[in-house]
Amino acid sequence: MSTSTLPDAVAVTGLTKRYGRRTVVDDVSVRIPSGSVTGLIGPNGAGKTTVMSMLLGLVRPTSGEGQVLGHDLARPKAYVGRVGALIEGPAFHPSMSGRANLRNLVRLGRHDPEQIAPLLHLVGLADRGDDLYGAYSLGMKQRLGIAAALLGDPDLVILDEPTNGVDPQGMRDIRHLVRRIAEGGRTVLVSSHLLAELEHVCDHLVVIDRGGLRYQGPMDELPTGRREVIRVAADGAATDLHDLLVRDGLEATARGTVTEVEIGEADPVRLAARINSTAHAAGITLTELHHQRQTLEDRVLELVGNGSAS
Ligand SMILES: Nc1ncnc2c1ncn2[C@@H]1O[C@H](COP(=O)(O)OP(=O)(O)OP(=O)(O)O)[C@@H](O)[C@H]1O
Repeated sequence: MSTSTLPDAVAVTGLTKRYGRRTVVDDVSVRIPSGSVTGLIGPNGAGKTTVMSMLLGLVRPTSGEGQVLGHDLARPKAYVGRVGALIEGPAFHPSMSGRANLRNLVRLGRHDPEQIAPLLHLVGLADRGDDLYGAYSLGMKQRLGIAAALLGDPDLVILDEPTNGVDPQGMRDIRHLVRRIAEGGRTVLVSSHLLAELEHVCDHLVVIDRGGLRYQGPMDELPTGRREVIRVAADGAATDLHDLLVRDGLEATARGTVTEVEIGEADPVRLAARINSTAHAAGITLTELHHQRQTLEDRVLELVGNGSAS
């Protein structure tokens, strides 16, 4: 979890990438606290892979500066050995087993072969390590990719859309895995186009859209833009209910058969009780009365303007 005493794992300013006249990452400044699980959220084409690739030294920034694991972003060779990554899907040999694929990477990276068994165990492939990679489900392939990213025991792990295309059970497995990877103080940067996929995994959030930064900060400080309301309905008496609540001095808006009452600064529980007793006194029986909170996903959709950039 976040430890404020350590320097940030990533601190970059003005990160920009242009391809020709097209700016795909535009003046993005981000900090990723050491030990955090940071979600990089944005719709398709927002620039997530490009940001990650620049941090990994795979794509050269057009401009921008900063540090990754205390080293200059402009000199990735100094730090990439301490960064593990799964980016744009894992690339393994389909006719070799998962274990044999990892062995290859161990040889190439001169890592300790003793890591293979514990890593297969960590990613839930202990029993399937000797099956051919080509026979793995998408979730298993992603998990093997995560095991590969962990070879060499990196301090920073960058995972680009690890849950993309994976079924709900597979997503749950990957979410648990991400949490476990972060145990013991590692920093994890994980991207997704859906916050809901990462909401319960991340403690820090970076939201980008069309190449620009929309939010960064602790998950629980994501700004609330939209109002919260109490939704009320009364079968066959929608207009009467709405008019009654307006007469009672409430800020009520009719939405089809439902009336939404602004909560504002009021206590939602007391307001709900007041609505209930007002309706009851007027002989109207409520068929729905609930406090509608904005989900984190709603908040992010507001930040990114509800749109895909691709
Ligand atoms: N090598 C390249 N040359 C030109 N344009 C590129 C290149 N790489 C990426 N882009 C463009 O940059 C934009 C951002 O792409 P990027 O892959 O970083 O987005 P993303 O948020 O990861 O999207 P997705 O969720 O679809 O993977 C896209 O419009 C993409 O077409």
